[in-house]
Amino acid sequence: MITFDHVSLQYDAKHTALKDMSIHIDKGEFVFVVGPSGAGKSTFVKVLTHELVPESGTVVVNGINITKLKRSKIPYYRRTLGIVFQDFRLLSEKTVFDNIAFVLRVTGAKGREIKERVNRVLDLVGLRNKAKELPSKLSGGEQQRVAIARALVNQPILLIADEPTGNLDPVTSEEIMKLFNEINHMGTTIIMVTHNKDLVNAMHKRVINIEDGRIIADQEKGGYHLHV
Ligand SMILES: Nc1ncnc2c1ncn2[C@@H]1O[C@H](COP(=O)(O)OP(=O)(O)OP(=O)(O)O)[C@@H](O)[C@H]1O
Repeated sequence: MITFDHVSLQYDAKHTALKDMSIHIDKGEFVFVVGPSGAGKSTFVKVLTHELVPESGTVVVNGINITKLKRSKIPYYRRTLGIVFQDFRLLSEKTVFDNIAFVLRVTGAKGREIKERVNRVLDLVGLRNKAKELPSKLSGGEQQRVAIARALVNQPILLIADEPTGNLDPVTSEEIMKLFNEINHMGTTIIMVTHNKDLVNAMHKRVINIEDGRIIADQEKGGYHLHV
């Protein structure tokens, strides 16, 4: 599903963010990526989303070598991913429904199909009753659920979440994590960057530990252990 083969990425002479990184992640896995600040976690995500292209090595996602992706193919590649951020990134002037429908309209989907698909993901995240609200009327946890629904509406093969519980209280974070777990059980591969030690320890999933641009630990059913 995802293979990094000897991937290195340097921002400038002083900052090498990924150093000869090799890793394989199978379809259907749920993987936490942990590590101290500045370790290279966001850079790892940006390589996956093709915001950054490494100098050396190859990255293959779902059979596509994204280090060799033609510019014209990038939007199609991105549509196979769902991405969730710490700060939700919802459009404040659009309703919950339209925030999700927006990504379908861009791809030319028609009214009836849009309605069906948006309602399906709203049911999944438990927010059908909030479809007509603006994001500002929702709690942080609800806004993150909308962002997750938006990430799922194109039926991505891979869901990437960069610190998705960073702005949420512990109880809400736990609920959001349960939702990710359900999504994973339905077959979507999930890669989640997080500093949330308690959640990582509670979930017993694979944990990839990055430090100084390298993978220093990779454990099945692992816990959150940073080397200090
Ligand atoms: N645009 C940039 N230009 C130069 N160096 C950068 C840039 N972005 C990140 N870096 C450097 O690359 C390294 C990895 O950064 P990255 O953002 O991937 O870390 P991170 O593990 O996501 O950190 P955090 O947990 O704080 O978000 C750091 O040394 C950082 O200073």
